[in-house]
Amino acid sequence: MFRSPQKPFIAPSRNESFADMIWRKRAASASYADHAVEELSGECPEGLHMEPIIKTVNLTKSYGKSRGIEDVNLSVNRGDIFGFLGPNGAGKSTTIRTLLDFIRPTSGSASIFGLDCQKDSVQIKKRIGYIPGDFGLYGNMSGWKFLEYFGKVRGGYDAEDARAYAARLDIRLDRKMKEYSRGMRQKVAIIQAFMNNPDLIIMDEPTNGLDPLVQQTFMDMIREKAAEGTTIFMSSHVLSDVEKVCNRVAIIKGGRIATEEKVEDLRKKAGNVVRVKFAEEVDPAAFAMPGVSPVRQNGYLKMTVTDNMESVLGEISRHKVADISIHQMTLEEIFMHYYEGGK
Ligand SMILES: Nc1ncnc2c1ncn2[C@@H]1O[C@H](COP(=O)(O)OP(=O)(O)OP(=O)(O)O)[C@@H](O)[C@H]1O
Repeated sequence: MFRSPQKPFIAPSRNESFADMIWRKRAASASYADHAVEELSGECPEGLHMEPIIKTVNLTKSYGKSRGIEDVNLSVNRGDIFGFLGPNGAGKSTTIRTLLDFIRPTSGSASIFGLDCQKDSVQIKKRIGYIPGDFGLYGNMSGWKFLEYFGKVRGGYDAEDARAYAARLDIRLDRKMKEYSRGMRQKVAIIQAFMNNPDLIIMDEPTNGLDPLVQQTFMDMIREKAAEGTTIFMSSHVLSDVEKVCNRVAIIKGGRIATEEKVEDLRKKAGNVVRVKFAEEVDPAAFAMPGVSPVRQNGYLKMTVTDNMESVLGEISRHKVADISIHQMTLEEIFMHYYEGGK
């Protein structure tokens, strides 16, 4: 397993948040104790994971007539693997580009590491790794030259780390960027973002173009980085990616945040999906009650039920049933519920 020479790799346990694990391991590790004391300045451990790494307050970007983002409030904590989800055109890239000061907000504010994203953007960028949607430029540079170039711009990188990541992602770095396929360019972009031990990695749709095997390796790399103390912020509309690695998510829809929660809390609040096939004609309106959204689907009535389960079962029992199943909503079903406008 790949390990950064500077920081120990510590696997997270299943029931522990990454932030809590980082604190536990840092506190237990002599090599991190001084660092932790410096950071905490005498505050309690809870202070460590309450201090946001990324914070936006009513962040708004309007592109003239077209909507960008409106009143986006986000808070990403140290050690989070934060998934930023939303359908096409929801405002994910606009938020990320504003955080990185590639575009200026119309109103509101954004900070990273407590520094202002506009005024202190140079200082901030030295401490972060960034994977954009696609690297289209730098065609004649070899992969290696490209990494050297970005390493120098950021003021230092670990060449050994870069080589180790390249081996792990199975990519040769002696070819020109313009000769790489989409997926190969994405691998170089990943190495570029991970190689200088950043405090924060921001990624815009990072699994685009990666085959399933490489995606698996990449997910391992994300978990390892987070276990070393790096905060991860990734946009995606691949729900399974988020389900695999993220401990917190925000869902953006129509330029506004629909929800921001711990993944485990989202699951707890999720409710159930009831699929029932009646042996007689039943009007879905019979199930129109708070917390229940019935839709017809292939001869079945499918209901997401977040409240009034007893009444739903009571109503079902009044009819002749041919088939029925009830399961807890999967994360994918929860996301679709939000994407489609449910709360
Ligand atoms: N340069 C621009 N000029 C005008 N409108 C823009 C511009 N960039 C984005 N928008 C608009 O802002 C909104 C948010 O777009 P954005 O690219 O942030 O969405 P996204 O969530 O990243 O989408 P996708 O998943 O498709 O990449 C959309 O309505 C889009 O049309």
